[in-house]
Amino acid sequence: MSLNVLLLDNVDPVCAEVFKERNIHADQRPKIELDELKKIIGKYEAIVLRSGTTVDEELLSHAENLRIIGRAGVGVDNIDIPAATSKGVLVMNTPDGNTISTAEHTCGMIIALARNIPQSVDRVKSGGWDRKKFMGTEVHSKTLGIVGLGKIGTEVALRMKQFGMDLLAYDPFTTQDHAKEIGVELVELDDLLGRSDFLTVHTPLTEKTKNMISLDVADKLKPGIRLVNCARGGIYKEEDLVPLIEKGIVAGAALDVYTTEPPTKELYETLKNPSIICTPHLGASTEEAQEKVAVQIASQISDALENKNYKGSLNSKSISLLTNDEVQPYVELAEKLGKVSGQIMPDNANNFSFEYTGICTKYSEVLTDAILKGMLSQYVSESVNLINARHYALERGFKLSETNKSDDKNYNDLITIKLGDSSEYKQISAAVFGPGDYRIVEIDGFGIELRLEGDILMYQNLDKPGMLAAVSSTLAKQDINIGALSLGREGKGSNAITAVIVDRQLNNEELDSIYKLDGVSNVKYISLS
Ligand SMILES: NC(=O)C1=CN([C@@H]2O[C@H](COP(=O)(O)OP(=O)(O)OC[C@H]3O[C@@H](n4cnc5c(N)ncnc54)[C@H](O)[C@@H]3O)[C@@H](O)[C@H]2O)C=CC1
Ligand SMILES: O=C(O)C(=O)COP(=O)(O)O
Repeated sequence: MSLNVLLLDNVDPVCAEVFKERNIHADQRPKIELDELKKIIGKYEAIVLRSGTTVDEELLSHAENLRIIGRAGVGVDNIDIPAATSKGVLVMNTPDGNTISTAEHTCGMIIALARNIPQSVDRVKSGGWDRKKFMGTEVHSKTLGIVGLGKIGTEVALRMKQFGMDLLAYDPFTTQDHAKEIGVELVELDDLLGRSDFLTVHTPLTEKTKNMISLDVADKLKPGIRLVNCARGGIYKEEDLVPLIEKGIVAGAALDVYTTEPPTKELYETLKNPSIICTPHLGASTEEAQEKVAVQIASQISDALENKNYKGSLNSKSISLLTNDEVQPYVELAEKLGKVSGQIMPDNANNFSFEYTGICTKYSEVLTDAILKGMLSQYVSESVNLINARHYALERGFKLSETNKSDDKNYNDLITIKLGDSSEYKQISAAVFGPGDYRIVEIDGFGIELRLEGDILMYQNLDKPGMLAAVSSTLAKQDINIGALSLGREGKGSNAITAVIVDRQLNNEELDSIYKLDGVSNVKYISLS
C-alpha cells in the first residue's frame, strides 16, 4: 500500500527527499487555501506543518486516513491535540531541532534591544543619523531573568553569560542542580521580576504563563526592564506593552511571536511604538534549523508509519512503548484479554478494574489502553487504537480502576480484568507463556489453561459425567471440530467452567444448540480470529 504525506508551511524540501528514500510519497503545498486543504487532506496518512497551519476538529473531520500530524518544530499550540487524540491520530514534534537557532535569535534580540539596532538601521536607511537618539545600554553586568530554563532558556543562559550578564531563572519544573551547572540562580518569579534588567521567556503559552507580564504586575517589575519574547505570543499581554512603556516601567520590548500571526491591525499599531522591536516569528528560521527539523520529522513519521518506533509522539505514551521488547507481549496479551472481556461482559457494563502483577505493574498505563482497545474494538464504529481507546472508554462513561499487586501465588506476571458483579463471568486472568503464546489461566477463581486464539466456546456446567460428551457430540453433529479444551472446577461434583477452542466460527443456531443442553449455563462464544 502506498503511503502519502502532505508537506505544508514551507517545510524544508529535504523533508520530501527523506520520505522519498523511505518510499513514501510526499506532496509539498507551501501555500494552500483552507478550503482546498479540506478537500485534499483525506488522501494523506500524515501531514507535516510548522506554525502557519491550524489543525482543528473541523479540519480533522475531513482527514479520514490521517494517522500522524508531524510538527517540524516545537510548539504544537496550533494543533488541537485532544481532537487528534479522539480521532486516534498521533501528534509528534521535533523537540530539539531548532533550539540553537531560537536561542541565537533571542540573544540577537537582547542585543538589538539594548543597542536600538533595528530603529537606528531604519533611520540610516531613510537618510538620517541621530546618534544621540539611539544611545544604548551595555548588557555586561546587567541581570537577565529567564522564565523557563528548558532547552532554549538554557542555551540563552550559556550564551548571555559570555556577555557578562548575571543570570536568574524561574522554572518550577527544573532542578537546582541544572541551574547551578549552568551558572544560573534559581529564584521565585516575583524575585526575578524585581531584579531583572532584561527578561526573556522560554515557556509554552499555558494558563500559568498567559499574561505573565501585564499592567497588573507593573509594581513588581524593576523600572527600566527590557522584555524579550521569542517563545509564544500572549506571555506578555500585548495591549499592556505600550502603557507599560509610556509609564516608564518598561524601557523596550523585543517580540518574535504574537497572539495572532500575522498580527491584527490593532497589534500592528502597538508594534509601531519606537521602543518595540519585532521580527516575524523568525526564531527557527535558519537553514540549519529547518533542515534539522525537516529531516527529523520525516524520519520520525516514516518510522511511525512503518510501526518501527514512535519517537517524538506527544499524545500517546502507550504507542511510544510499542517497540519496547519487554512490554510488547504483554500489550498483545492485554488486547486479547480485552477482546475476550468485551465479548463476555453484560450490556451496559461500565465499571472495570484491572489488576496487574509482576512486570505488568511497570506498564499498567499502556496495558490498560490495550485492554480498552480490545474491549471497545467490537463496539465502536470509529477505529480504536492505543491513542484513542481511553478517550472512547471515558466518553462512554466507563469507570476504570487499576491496581498493582505485588505477587500472585501461581503466576509472576499476570493481568486480571474484573467485570463487575452483574457479569456472568466476573473475573478473568491471563498470562504470557511464551512468544505468541497467551493463555487464560483463571476465570472466577477456577484454574483453567486456554490459549487466547481462534474461536472459543465457554460455558459453566454441573460437574457430572457426560457433560463434555453432550457438548462435543452436539458440536460434532454440526461438523464442528474441537481443537483444544480446558476444564476448571470448584471440586468434585460441584460447578465447573469449560472453555473449548473450536475450529470454526459458530452461528446463532449452533450456539442455541449448546444453550439448550441440560446442565449447561452461561454460554459465551468468543471470537479472537
Ligand atoms: N520563536 C520561535 O520560532 C520558536 C519558539 N519556540 C518556543 O519556545 C518555547 C520553549 O521551547 P523549548 O525550550 O524547546 O521548550 P522546553 O520544553 O525545553 O522548555 C520549556 C521550559 O518551560 C518551563 N515551564 C513550563 N511552564 C512554566 C511556568 N509556568 N513557569 C516557568 N517555567 C515553565 C518548563 O519546565 C521547561 O523547562 C516554546 O513555547 C516553543 O514553542 C520554540 C522554537 C522556535
Ligand atoms: O518550533 C516552534 O515552536 C516555533 O515556534 C517555530 O515555528 P516555525 O516552525 O518557524 O513556524
